[in-house]
Amino acid sequence: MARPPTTLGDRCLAWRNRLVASPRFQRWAAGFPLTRRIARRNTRALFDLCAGFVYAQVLTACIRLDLFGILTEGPLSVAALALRLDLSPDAARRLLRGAESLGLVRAVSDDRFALADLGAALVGNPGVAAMIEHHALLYADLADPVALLRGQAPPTRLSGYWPYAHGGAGDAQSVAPYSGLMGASQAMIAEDVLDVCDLSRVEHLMDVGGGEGAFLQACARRHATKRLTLFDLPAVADRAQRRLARLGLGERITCCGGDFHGGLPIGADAISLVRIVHDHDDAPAQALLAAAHAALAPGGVLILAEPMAGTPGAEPVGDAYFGFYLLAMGSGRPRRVEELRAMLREAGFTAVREPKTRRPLLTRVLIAQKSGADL
Ligand SMILES: CC(C)=CCC/C(C)=C/CC/C(C)=C/C=C/C(C)=C/C=C/C=C(C)/C=C/C=C(C)/C=C/C=C(C)/C=C/CC(C)(C)O
Ligand SMILES: C[S@@+](CC[C@H](N)C(=O)[O-])C[C@H]1O[C@@H](n2cnc3c(N)ncnc32)[C@H](O)[C@@H]1O
Repeated sequence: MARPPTTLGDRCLAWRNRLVASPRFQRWAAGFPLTRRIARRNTRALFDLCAGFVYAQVLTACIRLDLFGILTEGPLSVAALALRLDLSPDAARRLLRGAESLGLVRAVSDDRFALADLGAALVGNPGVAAMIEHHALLYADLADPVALLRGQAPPTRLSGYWPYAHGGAGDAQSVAPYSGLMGASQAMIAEDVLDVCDLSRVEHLMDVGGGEGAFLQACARRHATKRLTLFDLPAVADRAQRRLARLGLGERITCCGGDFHGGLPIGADAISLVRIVHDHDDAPAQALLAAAHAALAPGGVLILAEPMAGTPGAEPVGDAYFGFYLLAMGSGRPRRVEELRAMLREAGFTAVREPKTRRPLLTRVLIAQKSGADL
């Protein structure tokens, strides 16, 4: 049984919560001029929490039917859209009205629809569309969230999707889906990270867990950094090598296969870990940071970039979305900046700073320095 509240603060909080829970108070507050706005906002907020899955599925239908791609040609009538989407006119109108209510499309007349800001933003972000499709696996895994929290759920789909989450190196076939997804969604992140990292004096950058090389490709476009090395599991490094060679970057970027739990090649004066640390539980994550510290040249820098917990204005992205995503995957957790700073210090880094990224919801950046000659 719960213990009775002890402090005055606890008692006030318990009284307040009883009041807010009371249906009579809720009805009164929804009518009283001074509380009406708060009551309506809370009703809407709670409804949105209940309906999140439904909204997400309206979005999934739009993506699967390429509604936003079709509307880039300009506004279209419901009849024309119904034909293009292979839906009945009634179903097309239902989808369009749903999408309109979510800010994805807008009605330019009773019968014609155009892209709205959110739909237009999605057209320019194919990585988000890939994530929306990918969510089918996540939502299936979250069907019984309590079993998942208790560790009583059957093996999850995400644990099969990410073989390394359970110590597997993966083969060419099993790493392909996640490497493709990461490559597609890296575009949203790389430029925001590079905007806040001055690599002008870096001689050799090694991107650890570099996937198919999208981050280093963006580096190569911006900087004349002399050496670029991608380090990833052998099957992923092979994919990267072939892909980068096709893009004519085979000479610029060296791909190196290995397991970072066994240490890292030494000598780079900058190491990047982009969307890597949050994948790992505390002990292996700490060991990885120590391995990066050991591998860096004196005075070298570590760039740690990923979405972080407790980001102001984006709190649910870290703690709810990535918290439960990584739970379903079976490894790692989103961390707060202060936790990561402490881990970096523990790994031996001295100065740690956080330059502000453009869209901290998508990624934040910590830059940590290994002591030695300044870069
Ligand atoms: C003057 C005019 C024309 C207009 C004025 C109005 C105005 C200023 C409009 C602004 C329009 C605009 C610029 C909109 C931009 C919108 C953007 C950029 C939206 C971006 C959205 C990004 C989203 C939704 C990202 C979603 C990312 C997800 C779901 C990522 C999931 C990542 C996973 C699962 C990673 C897994 C890796 C692992 C395993 C955790 O390591
Ligand atoms: C979430 S992905 C991020 C990929 C890329 N940095 C990005 O942001 O698009 C994690 C990457 O770490 C790699 N990885 C996981 N465990 C690894 C290990 N033990 N050694 C080397 N790479 C590993 C994976 O193969 C994958 O490419």
